[in-house]
Amino acid sequence: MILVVDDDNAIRLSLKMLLQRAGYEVVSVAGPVEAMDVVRSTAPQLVLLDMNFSRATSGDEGLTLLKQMKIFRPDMPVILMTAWGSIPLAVEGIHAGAFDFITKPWDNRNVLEHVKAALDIAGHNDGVVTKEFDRSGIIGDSPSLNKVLDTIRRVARTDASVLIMGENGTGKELIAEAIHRNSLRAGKPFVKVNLGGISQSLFESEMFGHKKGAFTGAVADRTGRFALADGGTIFLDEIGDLDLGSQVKLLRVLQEHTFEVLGDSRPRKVDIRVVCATNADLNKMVADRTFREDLFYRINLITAVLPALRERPEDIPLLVRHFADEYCRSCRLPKVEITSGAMAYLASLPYPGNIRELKNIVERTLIVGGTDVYDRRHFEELYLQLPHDPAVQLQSSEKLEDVERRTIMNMLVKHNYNMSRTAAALGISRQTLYRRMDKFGIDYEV
Ligand SMILES: Nc1ncnc2c1ncn2[C@@H]1O[C@H](COP(=O)(O)OP(=O)(O)OP(=O)(O)O)[C@@H](O)[C@H]1O
Repeated sequence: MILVVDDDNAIRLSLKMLLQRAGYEVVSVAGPVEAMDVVRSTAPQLVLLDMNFSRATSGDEGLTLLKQMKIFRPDMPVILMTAWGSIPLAVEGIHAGAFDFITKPWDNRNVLEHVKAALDIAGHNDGVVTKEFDRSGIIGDSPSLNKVLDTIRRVARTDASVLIMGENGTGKELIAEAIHRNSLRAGKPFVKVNLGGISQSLFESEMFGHKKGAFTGAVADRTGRFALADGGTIFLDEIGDLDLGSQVKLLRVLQEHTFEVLGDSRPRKVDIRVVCATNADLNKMVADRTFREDLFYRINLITAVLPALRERPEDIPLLVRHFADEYCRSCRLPKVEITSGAMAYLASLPYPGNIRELKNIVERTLIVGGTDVYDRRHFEELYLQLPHDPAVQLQSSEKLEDVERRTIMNMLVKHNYNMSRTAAALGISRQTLYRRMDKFGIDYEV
């Protein structure tokens, strides 16, 4: 089947007729979204792709679409259709993996020759080598999660930039790590930068580094994040929080693969793969002009959208089991049982904080519970005591440790600092209790 992508209705129709008369099966679509749907679901033998969609005359959109197609179907030939005067764009397309290009208006015989040549050559390439994909630590088997994993499995070994979208706590960082782990850069650094935590004034020194004396307060040389990530992957979390000034600076590095350390004007080369994450609606931000369109295209060759936990309740029991087992392992406790009633209850909660919130609930309940079998009542008692403001839920690590420390203290006081009885009441071994007390700096005796 041949796929024709053009936003001009008349062109779609005449190409379709031409190709059908020549005996080919043809599907035609008007835009990038529909085109990718067809490419992902049915693997066309060939694509005829218009490069000049009316919305973005620069050709960026057509080029992006071409690159996306090549990632999903590296062996599928794509013939570009360009208007006269946009030959440089076609050349860029060839560099990005297009088979060939034809210029509009075309000569019918010429089009058919191109099509035949592309199909003949592609016929000699059979399939793609599928590599094993390491998804370790990513729990869940819902169709929506599997779709994300399928996407990143395909893109991991390329250098394509990936934008991971999703609410807080849905596992964006985990996915970014999996992309790196499964890439050819796996042995090189994975550097995470939380752009939400970097002020506009510190952006350059943080990302590019500085020389001693470059500005007041620069008391020593500092290596920037780009240099640290050289050869590997840089993960830019909360990319939607980046102000417009810093966006320009980031774009320059991504386009030119060079940057300058503050206080040293020599440009330095850098080889990085970029993975970004956001919980903001970047499409809307582009429309509102608070996020640069050119940067958006740079970071977003491939988008992976992580579903909220409430949209994949079938993953909840698997996650609960995983977090409970992980907790028991870390405390060297035997595995605990979680009843089906408890699972049903946990599957019914709203989870504004997504997987991070679920993990929190499971761990807290096990810390406080100190039993072998957990049913609905255990989780319900604890859940009802929790503050249900998602902002509070997200501060997981400190809060969890606070609860743990307080629980241990309470039990020690209650059992008069008798270690055996306190450990038994907490459902942990004496050694674990000692370790926890050391960790929290709690004295053995008072
Ligand atoms: N599919 C999963 N399987 C197991 N654990 C998961 C899964 N998804 C997320 N987690 C766990 O949930 C917590 C939150 O995940 P992560 O930090 O990746 O989310 P995030 O979307 O990057 O959050 P934020 O937007 O707040 O930065 C982590 O402890 C992570 O290990």
